[in-house]
Amino acid sequence: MNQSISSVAVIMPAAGSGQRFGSDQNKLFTLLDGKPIWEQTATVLRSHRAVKRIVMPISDRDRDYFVSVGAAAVASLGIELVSGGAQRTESVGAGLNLVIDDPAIELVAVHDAARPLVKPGELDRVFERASQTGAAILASPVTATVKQTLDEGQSCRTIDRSTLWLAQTPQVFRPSILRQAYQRHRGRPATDDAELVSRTGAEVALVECSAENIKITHPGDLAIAEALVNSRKQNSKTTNHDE
Ligand SMILES: Nc1ccn([C@@H]2O[C@H](COP(=O)(O)OP(=O)(O)OP(=O)(O)O)[C@@H](O)[C@H]2O)c(=O)n1
Ligand SMILES: C[C@](O)(CO)[C@H](O)COP(=O)(O)O
Repeated sequence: MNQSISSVAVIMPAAGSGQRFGSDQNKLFTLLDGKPIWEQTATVLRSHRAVKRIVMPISDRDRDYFVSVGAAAVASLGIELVSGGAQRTESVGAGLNLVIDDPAIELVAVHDAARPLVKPGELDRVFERASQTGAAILASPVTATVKQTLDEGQSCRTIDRSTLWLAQTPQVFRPSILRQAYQRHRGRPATDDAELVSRTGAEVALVECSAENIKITHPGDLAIAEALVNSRKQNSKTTNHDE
């Protein structure tokens, strides 16, 4: 990796409601390989030598958990807590306010707390690309045949998948670029930060990553994540699978 990148602040939004997961508490408290999902994610981030700060937006509903059950891990991982909002962009914006004036920070990365399977080598590559271009995100190519219907399934057509990518995180930006995107944001919904940056006219580079960097969204994703963790443990006995 580019050894010149030495100071990345990560905003790790964790203030979601997890409705699609269907649990009665934040899905991020669910155990994956013996640890809550949010803690698994923060552990991968903290292990990267360039990550200097981890700011975690949380909902007011979950604050009691993070200052009691989760407090030891929050402290040992050096996580800074901040109140998130009802929309993901509000949560990220709250985290951004905490790091934007830190002169030591070269890049701001936004990484879903719900993506515990990102690999160290993927962090290297997206940090490096963002340091070159100002804005870069992890993404994986669409490999399925994609149909579009405009009449509720009465008819359909195939979309050319060769131009389609699935946005993942981290999404990494020069601080000034992300600041401008959030200053200009007037509440029009956006499901990721790259979209806000694109709206300012800035270009966002795609860095291809493995489709294993899944977001825990639906209950079935947990079983997939457990299987991936187990398979990585088996493989790491013989090979370095950071890439
Ligand atoms: N208002 C919000 C919404 C989401 N997130 C975080 O952003 C990441 C991606 O969100 P996602 O998992 O897609 O959304 P949830 O709101 O958690 O789930 P759902 O859409 O199913 O309700 C998660 O780590 C989630 O906690 C957040 O910090 N604040
Ligand atoms: C940023 C993001 O991970 C892009 O995939 C985002 O959280 C996606 O949210 P979605 O509503 O599940 O697409």
